[in-house]
Amino acid sequence: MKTISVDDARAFDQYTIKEVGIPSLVLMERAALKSTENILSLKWDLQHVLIVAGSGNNGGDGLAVARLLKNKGVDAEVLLVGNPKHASIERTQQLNFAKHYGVKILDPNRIYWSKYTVIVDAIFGTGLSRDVAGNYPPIIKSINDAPAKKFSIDVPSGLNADTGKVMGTSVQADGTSTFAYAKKGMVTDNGKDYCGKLFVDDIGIYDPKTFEK
Ligand SMILES: NC(=O)C1=CN([C@@H]2O[C@H](COP(=O)(O)OP(=O)(O)OC[C@H]3O[C@@H](n4cnc5c(N)ncnc54)[C@H](O)[C@@H]3O)[C@@H](O)[C@H]2O)[C@@H](O)CC1
Ligand SMILES: [K+]
Repeated sequence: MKTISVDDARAFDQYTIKEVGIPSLVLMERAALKSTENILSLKWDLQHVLIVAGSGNNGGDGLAVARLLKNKGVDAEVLLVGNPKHASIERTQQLNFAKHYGVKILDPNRIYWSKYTVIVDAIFGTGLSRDVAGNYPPIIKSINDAPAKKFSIDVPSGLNADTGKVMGTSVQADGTSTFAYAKKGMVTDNGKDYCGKLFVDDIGIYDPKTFEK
């Protein structure tokens, strides 16, 4: 299986958006469609689904998954984490789309973690750049301690996708949807353990070298 570095993943994303001209939001929708398809394919109990969405584009993916699940009649609710002032454009757009379809945005002080049957981890993806700290470790602990099945978007939040090492703490996923290519860290023993069942999704992002004229 072809594996790439986080830097490659981010460079291929930007190449697709800036050079090729496919809008970021289009890639995000494709990422969400594939992730939703993968979650449904696992045949888990979707009675109560919680999406934990960070302030960046990984969070944007998660909000799009929440909307797609809601549109399929799944009771998907969202916990927003991270500094809303740092929210990316696409994540903000996805929040508005989700609200349009009545996706419930929860009060962070009233989360009943044990209620959920599936928790979708959309806190950090390839943007993780340092050890998880601050208010994130308790959230990740609540996710890991919850009885729900866990599904991570792109990278289990807290896993270093280059080395497969845990950056302080990480979500321990039962399934992960990663985009374009598997990241090097995901095929290490530790990485495999944290990703659970790995789906590698073609969302229209490719290594430009494969198209060198
Ligand atoms: N347009 C694109 O580039 C696409 C990006 N995609 C998604 O976007 C993700 C990358 O999004 P972003 O670059 O916004 O970053 P992330 O959404 O991975 O991270 C969010 C933000 O968290 C902050 N952060 C990093 N480490 C932290 C730490 N330890 N503690 C607290 N905050 C921390 C960073 O400022 C980062 O911007 C991918 O993993 C994928 O899920 C996909 O939607 C495909 C298209
Ligand atoms: K994630």
